[in-house]
Amino acid sequence: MLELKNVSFSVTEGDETINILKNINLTINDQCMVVFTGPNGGGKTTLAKVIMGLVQPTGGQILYNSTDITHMDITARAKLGISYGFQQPPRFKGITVRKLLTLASGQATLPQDQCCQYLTRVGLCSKDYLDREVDISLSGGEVKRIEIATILARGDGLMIFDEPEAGIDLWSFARLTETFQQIHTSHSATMIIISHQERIISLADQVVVLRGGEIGHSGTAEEMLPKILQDTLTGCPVMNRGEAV
Ligand SMILES: Nc1ncnc2c1ncn2[C@@H]1O[C@H](COP(=O)(O)OP(=O)(O)OP(=O)(O)O)[C@@H](O)[C@H]1O
Repeated sequence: MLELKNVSFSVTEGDETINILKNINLTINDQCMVVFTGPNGGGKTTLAKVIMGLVQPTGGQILYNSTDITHMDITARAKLGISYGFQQPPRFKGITVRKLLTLASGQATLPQDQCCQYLTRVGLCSKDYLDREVDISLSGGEVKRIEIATILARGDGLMIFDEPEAGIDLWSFARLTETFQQIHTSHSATMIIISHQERIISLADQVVVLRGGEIGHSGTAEEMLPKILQDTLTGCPVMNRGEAV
């Protein structure tokens, strides 16, 4: 279980303090799929980075399976089984896709058929990619899918995906949502997915709308999706204004 208690994150610019996350309280149960959504700049990526340890909160406490991880760095959190896929993944010149998947799996060698399975689950044809370097020759969508495959290879208890749909074509997106659904129904991991996609939101156990650094609304997909869709259609976003929905 992941518990966020009054988590805040502020930065100081000159004389001004900017409150990016404001007293976030959230509990995520094991094997649940939670989607963070909401308007641009609402604080979703910052919250994901705070959970992963890429950003240190300026207030509050984070517990993972009852362990206080608030001041642990990213390596310590990774050892506890938390992984994060960047919105814009880094590239690794000189490292092949096969090597990257092997490193992610934590094994000395990863059988070819297993590498292939991870790549297939993100819609990539493995024979075209296994021996390619994860460098600038790969497209943005390819790097994104390879990074998601490395998270699958890690097989962590808590997987955080930051806009997995970004830059991914419709066909691969369909394959990817199927993969999220499989992870969810097999109860093999807890997932936090930052997404604006109706298809992904509809799979969630819990949808959390972040706006202005706060949790504006939270509920099941059945409760939240009609409200989010209504909100986007009216052109007068209730979510942005933070009124009760
Ligand atoms: N280190 C920082 N210094 C100043 N402002 C920051 C910093 N980190 C984040 N912000 C600001 O905090 C706000 C929240 O950013 P964040 O990336 O978490 O939003 P988001 O909800 O993920 O947005 P998007 O949907 O566009 O990806 C933004 O206005 C961003 O510019």
